[in-house]
Amino acid sequence: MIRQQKMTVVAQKQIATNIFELTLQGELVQEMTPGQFVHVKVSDSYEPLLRRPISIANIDKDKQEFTMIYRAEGRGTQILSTNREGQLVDVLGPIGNGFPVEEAQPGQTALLVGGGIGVPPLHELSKQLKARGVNVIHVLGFQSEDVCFYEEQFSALGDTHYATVDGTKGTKGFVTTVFDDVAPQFDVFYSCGPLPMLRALEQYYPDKKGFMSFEERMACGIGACFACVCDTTEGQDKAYVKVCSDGPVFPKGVVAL
Ligand SMILES: Cc1cc2nc3c(=O)[nH]c(=O)nc-3n(C[C@H](O)[C@H](O)[C@H](O)COP(=O)(O)OP(=O)(O)OC[C@H]3O[C@@H](n4cnc5c(N)ncnc54)[C@H](O)[C@@H]3O)c2cc1C
Ligand code: FES
Repeated sequence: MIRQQKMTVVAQKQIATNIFELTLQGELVQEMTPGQFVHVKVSDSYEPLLRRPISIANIDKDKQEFTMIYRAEGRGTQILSTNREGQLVDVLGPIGNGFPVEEAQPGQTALLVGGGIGVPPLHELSKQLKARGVNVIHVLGFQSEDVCFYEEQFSALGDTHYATVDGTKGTKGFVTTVFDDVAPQFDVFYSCGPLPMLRALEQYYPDKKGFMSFEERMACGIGACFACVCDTTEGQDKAYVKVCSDGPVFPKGVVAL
């Protein structure tokens, strides 16, 4: 159930250039699953009015804490980055349908593919897959080394390969360059990132079972405003889906890319 709660800042730190890790505490955490997101009101005033959707990167139900990792880019996320320990943040969530962890069976291998600010939700997903006995391979794409994060955390969970556009970390190029070089063997893929990356992934592995999380621009975040609508492919039950309430995760082939 989606709820609104003022959650307490446990920690906020910068972990890469313009990239922040924010840990919040509150009861909402009990209902979170990997791939879901929260809709954050970044200020008490009416400016900026719209909440910002941010993925859930780490869940700790024992401590009632979750972590998000975000790029402080525009006005809203820059305000969010000024929050300090003990302050309260207005959070709506958890929202959407997350990654179906049960689609990878124990003993199978899952390929997790992320690009830029699409990488954070893959961390909690990877943790839960590993806990289930699934082997995990990560292929992570960034612009450059200075915006990479969670290298140690991903390496501790499984093989991790990097692609950077400028070649400062891992393979020079895109995640597909890593597919060419490494040719990972896997049973199911999970991914989150920019549309060109999702499109390339779908074309690269047409016969594989896969799930994709979309980061469409949003307004209400709860299925009421149509800001996040995407067309579906031919033959689907609906002509369009709302990424916030029907997604953000969809099986490969549902959303027209
Ligand atoms: C389901 C989902 C999960 C996301 N998870 C993360 C995450 O874990 N980490 C992270 O850094 N970013 C994530 N994003 C993208 C993040 O929401 C935007 O970067 C952020 O809203 C931009 O706000 P701003 O204040 O920096 O920019 P502004 O330019 O001030 O934003 C203006 C408006 O545009 C919207 N907007 C701008 N860029 C985007 C975008 N790329 N996607 C959606 N809305 C946008 C904002 O919500 C806001 O309404 C996610 C987006 C979605 C939809
Ligand atoms: S953001 Fe309003 S319907 Fe999805």
